[in-house]
Amino acid sequence: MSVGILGAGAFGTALGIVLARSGREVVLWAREGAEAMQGARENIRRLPGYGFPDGLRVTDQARDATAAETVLLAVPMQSLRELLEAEAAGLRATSPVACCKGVELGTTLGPAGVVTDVLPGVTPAILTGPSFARDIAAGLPTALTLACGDPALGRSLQARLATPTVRLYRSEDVTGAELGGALKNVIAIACGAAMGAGLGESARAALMTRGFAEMNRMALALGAEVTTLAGLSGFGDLALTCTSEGSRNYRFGLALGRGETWSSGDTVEGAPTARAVADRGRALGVEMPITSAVVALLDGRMKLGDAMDMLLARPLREE
Ligand SMILES: NC(=O)C1=CN([C@@H]2O[C@H](COP(=O)(O)OP(=O)(O)OC[C@H]3O[C@@H](n4cnc5c(N)ncnc54)[C@H](O)[C@@H]3O)[C@@H](O)[C@H]2O)C=CC1
Ligand SMILES: O=C(CO)COP(=O)(O)O
Repeated sequence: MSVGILGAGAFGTALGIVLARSGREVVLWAREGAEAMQGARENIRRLPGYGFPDGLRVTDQARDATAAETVLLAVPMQSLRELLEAEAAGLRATSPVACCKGVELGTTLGPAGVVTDVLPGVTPAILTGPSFARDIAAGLPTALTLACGDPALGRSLQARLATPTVRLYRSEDVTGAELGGALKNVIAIACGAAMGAGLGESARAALMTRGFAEMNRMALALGAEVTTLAGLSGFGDLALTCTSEGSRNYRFGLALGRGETWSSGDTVEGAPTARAVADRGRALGVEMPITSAVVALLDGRMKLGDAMDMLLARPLREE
């Protein structure tokens, strides 16, 4: 069984490691540094400390990865379209599984929407849920959602990608699964900011809960099922990302709350997604006060204390 992974960041590399360890033949395509990574048998820049099993080969040829039986797309959300356009020829005959968590700026599409926009006729799937790359690579237990609109394909992908340590639950609600993964990153920034500013754990719990309500409002407006948001891809990932400094989105929020400059080159999916989602919420008439506050913080239009005052001063209402 072969798996091709496009994108050799932390997550693509971790998935490659765990899949190769469980007997899959894995081809990991790295846009840059493939030769060095293959030589070192480690992704020193993005996932240091986790050696590659024998079954994992790094390549600088994307077509080696798109020729595999199962293809994963593991680039940041705002790079997905560029990747799909560049590799369209090889990807047209596949049913790619997108592993990115976010909403595209400009179009406000999620990963599945971008796949079908660039490759009409292709059936996309989504792999999402609570999992830090280093936990996956370390072989720690994780449970994720594999969402695909085609039930037979979803079942097949679930079998092809589950491993003894990565348990996959199936869903046909692609919209719900991808929105859960995208929106929780925005709430994680808000929670990090609150903690960074010293507002306390009770404030964080309030932001997580009201953030979850906001995630549900948006997802339901876009046709998602409420049960999906309550699952791994929504509540599960929200719980992980809003409470752990292992999360880049949460750490980014911490820096914002402390008034520090974020100089890391780490991917922070929640920042562009907050802007995209705020636009979409406005267009749909969906109230998203926490997302709007995150955008105002990012733009420097509001200080954290003012954002919290704004949230606390909203009209009193039923929960
Ligand atoms: N790191 C983690 O723990 C997890 C990450 N994810 C998701 O996986 C996605 C990727 O994140 P990471 O791997 O962590 O990011 P990363 O920042 O570690 O790496 C991103 C990689 O994508 C590559 N890349 C960017 N644009 C590209 C393009 N057009 N063509 C080819 N390669 C390109 C970069 O060279 C880099 O190697 C994100 O959407 C993230 O939310 C999901 C679950 C866990
Ligand atoms: O999505 C993740 C955990 O499920 C990773 O979170 P960060 O992108 O915030 O590091």
